[in-house]
Amino acid sequence: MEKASFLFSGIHFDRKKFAKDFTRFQEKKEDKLIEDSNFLETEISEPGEGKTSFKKRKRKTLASETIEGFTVFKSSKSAAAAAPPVVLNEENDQTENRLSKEKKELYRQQERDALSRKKYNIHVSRNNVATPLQSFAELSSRYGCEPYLLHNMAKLGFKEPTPIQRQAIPVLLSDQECFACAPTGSGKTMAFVCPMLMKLKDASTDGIRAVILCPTRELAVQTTRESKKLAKGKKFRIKVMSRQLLRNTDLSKLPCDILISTPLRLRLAIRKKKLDLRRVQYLVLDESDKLFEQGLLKQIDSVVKACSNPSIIRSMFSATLPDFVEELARTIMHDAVRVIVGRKNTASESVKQKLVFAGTEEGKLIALRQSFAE
Ligand SMILES: Nc1ncnc2c1ncn2[C@@H]1O[C@H](COP(=O)(O)OP(=O)(O)OP(=O)(O)O)[C@@H](O)[C@H]1O
Repeated sequence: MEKASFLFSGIHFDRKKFAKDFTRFQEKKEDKLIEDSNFLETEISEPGEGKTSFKKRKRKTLASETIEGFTVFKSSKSAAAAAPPVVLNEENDQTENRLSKEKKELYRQQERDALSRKKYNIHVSRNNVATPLQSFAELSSRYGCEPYLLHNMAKLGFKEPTPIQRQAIPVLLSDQECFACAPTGSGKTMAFVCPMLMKLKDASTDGIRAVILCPTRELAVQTTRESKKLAKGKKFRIKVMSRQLLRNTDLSKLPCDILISTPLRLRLAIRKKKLDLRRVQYLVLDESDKLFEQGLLKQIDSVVKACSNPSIIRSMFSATLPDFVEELARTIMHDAVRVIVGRKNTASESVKQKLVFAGTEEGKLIALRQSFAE
């Protein structure tokens, strides 16, 4: 099961593309081999779902996926349906002429937001989520972003925000917790580092104010590097929890604004080296699907507990959002906005998919071997 979730993590089989083959396959239902074989279902199932049948998957999707973006305003009628209940009642009770200017503007804004989300394939889990960014310039006009950050982005060649950045950045800047899911390589790092730098404003000697947890040391080093590039021109102290740092006897006065670490090292630092995380204002769990899969729950739990600031903003970012991760996320963040770009369990649009009729278990192995050889 574990292995399967690693292998298939994030891959969703494109049933539309292979619809013709699927029909042919179903026509031969009486064929015992096909009836008995579950290989097809196993191949297309998402992580953690095991051998769910097509029918079951379809029902589940209908029942559970009430993401705003999926039913985004297709007509003005559905636009009204998507508005929050309070606004709806008001609309029923009053004629449009009596609606105040602000309310009309709110409707328009919600409609613009929904269209923008539709355009970028962004899905959010509820109403009244911060307006997606149209450009990086809005970071300055809407949120007072300092020029150094925009300058650094421009230097890095970032011309416009990626879909996850369009939505996750405003959510975090509005002090809402979020768990975000977007394909690999879609700019998630910048989606959480940018609002973090904006909120921290300047370097301070108040102790650690932000923590980023990564599943591996390599990723922690890479995230540190990316963060430093974005913070250039400011005196932020951005540190990775290295073995050398861990050797220090007392970390209670570590001069650091943003600390990036794996859960294991951070837990060690908290327990043995008196690392103080009580002032942490931002906690990010990067690649949270992998963090939770690796059985690091105990370590994550102790880090979450050590970050005891009541006004902390937590967020999770990953390429896939299996149900078990979402359930765990909900135990940490009760009121978080869910932001999904594309489909929630699609790791990358660029993953090539192929449907092979194998028939028997043995045939499956042969087909697999052939695939690898190719
Ligand atoms: N707005 C942008 N425009 C152009 N390039 C960007 C933008 N934001 C980030 N990038 C670049 O895209 C690349 C991938 O970004 P990043 O590593 O953050 O993706 P990711 O979603 O975190 O991927 P992974 O799931 O592998 O961690 C990086 O080289 C980054 O510098």
